[in-house]
Amino acid sequence: MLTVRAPATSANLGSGFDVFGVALGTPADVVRVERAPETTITVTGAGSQYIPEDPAKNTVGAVAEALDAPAHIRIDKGVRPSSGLGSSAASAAAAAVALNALYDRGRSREELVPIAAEGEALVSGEAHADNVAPSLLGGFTVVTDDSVTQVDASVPVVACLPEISVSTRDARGVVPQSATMDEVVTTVGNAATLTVGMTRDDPVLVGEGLTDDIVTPERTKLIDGYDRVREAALEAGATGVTVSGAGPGILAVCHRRDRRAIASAMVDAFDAVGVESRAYQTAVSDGATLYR
Ligand SMILES: Nc1ncnc2c1ncn2[C@@H]1O[C@H](COP(=O)(O)OP(=O)(O)OP(=O)(O)O)[C@@H](O)[C@H]1O
Ligand SMILES: N[C@@H](CCO)C(=O)O
Repeated sequence: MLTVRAPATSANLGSGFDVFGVALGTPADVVRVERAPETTITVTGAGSQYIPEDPAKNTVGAVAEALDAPAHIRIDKGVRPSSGLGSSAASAAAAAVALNALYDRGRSREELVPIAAEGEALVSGEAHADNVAPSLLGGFTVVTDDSVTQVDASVPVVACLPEISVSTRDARGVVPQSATMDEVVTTVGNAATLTVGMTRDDPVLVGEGLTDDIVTPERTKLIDGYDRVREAALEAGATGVTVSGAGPGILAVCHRRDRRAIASAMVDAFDAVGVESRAYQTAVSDGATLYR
């Protein structure tokens, strides 16, 4: 039996819609695999009651199919589904690493990115790789149609997860189909600032670079209390705040010293609008880990 821990991720980071992603230190999914004639799946842990065990409907089933690697697959969910923290991607990334090792397929982590993305195609209709790439590779990743670029980073963050769910499918439905040239120029500037910030592990540049006036304003409407939580995080010292992935998770970038105060301010702000939440005080971290 092989075990893999694959981390939650935060995609988009505001200015990098469908392109940027980071691996988070916590939470994470743990996947265990054993060779078998046919794939079977069991799911336990956070939100497991909402996750299908049918291999044709679970992201790990698509990965087993793509690697031609049937197995008994046990998923222990640390990342709740429909969270904006890359729940479906964490399982897919963990399964890709585990099954690649179990069947000696010899694929590199980079080569596993499109394979794990097959799982994302199953649940959201598109094989976008901006969550699976950081979960596999760690750090900060930039995904385009034909490349994945990774840099190590360890910027401190708080990821606050409210007890509401927003499906990626629904959140993709509100994405505008066009943008003005001014909006594009501003977004390119912010994305470049964020990228430089990641290479320098500079939370101020990363925080500034999160700003996006195209997609994020539409997505925040799906998250009760978003403006209040954002203001509370900024007042507590966050250098920038945005929607995590497709939401409803909210990501605050910060200095390490401010993490605890920001986490508690975000949870209190959600509480003030009647929404329960929990905050992960973490940082941009490593990708999936294989335990033999
Ligand atoms: N192994 C899995 N783990 C989690 N969700 C899964 C898995 N397999 C299938 N699903 C389905 O995927 C959907 C959740 O995926 P979705 O992309 O909406 O959320 P997410 O991965 O938390 O968010 P995001 O991609 O925005 O970070 C749910 O419908 C869930 O049942
Ligand atoms: N880039 C994707 C991430 C969610 O899986 C989105 O925002 O729709």
